[in-house]
Amino acid sequence: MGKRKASDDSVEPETEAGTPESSSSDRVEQETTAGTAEGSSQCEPEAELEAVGDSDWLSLQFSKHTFFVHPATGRVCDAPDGNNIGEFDAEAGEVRLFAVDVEAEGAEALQHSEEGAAVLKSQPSLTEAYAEHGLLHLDAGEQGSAGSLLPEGLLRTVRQELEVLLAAGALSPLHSQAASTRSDRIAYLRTAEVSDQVSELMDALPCPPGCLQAVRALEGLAAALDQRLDLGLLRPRRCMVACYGPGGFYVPHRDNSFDPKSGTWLNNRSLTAILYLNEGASDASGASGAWPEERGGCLRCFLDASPEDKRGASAQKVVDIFPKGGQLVLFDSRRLLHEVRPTTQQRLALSVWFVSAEEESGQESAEEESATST
Ligand SMILES: O=C(O)CCC(=O)C(=O)O
Ligand SMILES: [Fe+2]
Repeated sequence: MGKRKASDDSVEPETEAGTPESSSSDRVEQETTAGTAEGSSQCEPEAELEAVGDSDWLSLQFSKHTFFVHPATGRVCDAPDGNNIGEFDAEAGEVRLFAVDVEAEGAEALQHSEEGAAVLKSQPSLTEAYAEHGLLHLDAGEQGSAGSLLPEGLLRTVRQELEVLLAAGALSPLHSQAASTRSDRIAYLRTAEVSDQVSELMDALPCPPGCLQAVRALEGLAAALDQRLDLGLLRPRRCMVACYGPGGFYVPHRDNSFDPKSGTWLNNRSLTAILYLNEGASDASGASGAWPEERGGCLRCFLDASPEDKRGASAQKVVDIFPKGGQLVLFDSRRLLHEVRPTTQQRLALSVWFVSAEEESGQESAEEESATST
């Protein structure tokens, strides 16, 4: 009851047709090239299988990774007789790797920061808003808000780093959702050391220094929130940068949700933090008007929508947050239904998902279960 499922699929999106898109597969193949960090395709059949000595194990070379397959039992391990990391479907001739919740795996304690604590201290209403509605929004450049959390010039640096990644073709549309669900291009950036083999599969890119500094600032704010509300947050090993081109959108979804069928959460995400990086961010403290509303592209938040509502019709209030550079949004990954409205211009953001690894209590799980049954 309430056991979390290890899954790299992160959201509970709904397709345009209103059918929840499957994100609940226990087994996914995680592609290993930069372009497909969150892919869920199968191992290419032409990957080379080779006998390992005179044992019953075959080694499988796939991209830069080596797996060990035991055809008689269907086991796929990180070494002959090692840890199970997948299964071999002899009939289909496919190797399927077990999904890993890469944000939760190896997550560490959050680091506190004076800046994060000062921001929440100076604006207690932010903590109250999060506790009440699961949404905290720090406007860009205002006294005691995002401006005091992010050192001057940092937004410009982060945006430049992202533009370099974009120009290098490092962002890819090959996340695990369909094009009818979301149309951004993304890359994952490693924000902590990754040592074990399964994590290696997530293939996040090295995090440029400005992005890392911004992530640390978000961590400091998350830590301050955690201290006040006891959210049990951990710091994940990666962040995501995303670029929505003109026409880009992401349909209403939650970043985590309870799957009544399996009795598990889809992932370990607990708190979503997004920093917008759009042009104008570093203009004289990110003055208003840097993202005119006619551009579209807002983050639409459906406050207090009922857990089974996947469209937002039951929302008590709808809040649109325009992605002016330097805006910071933190929300409850399990609770807040949100969408990215179609944008007319390129829209850049950096996101971090803070995980919490604790098991749910039976009570909470039961409530979620009944609430999300469809
Ligand atoms: O960029 C945004 O405003 C939100 C994106 C989002 O919802 C997501 O990546 O899950
Ligand atoms: Fe989201």
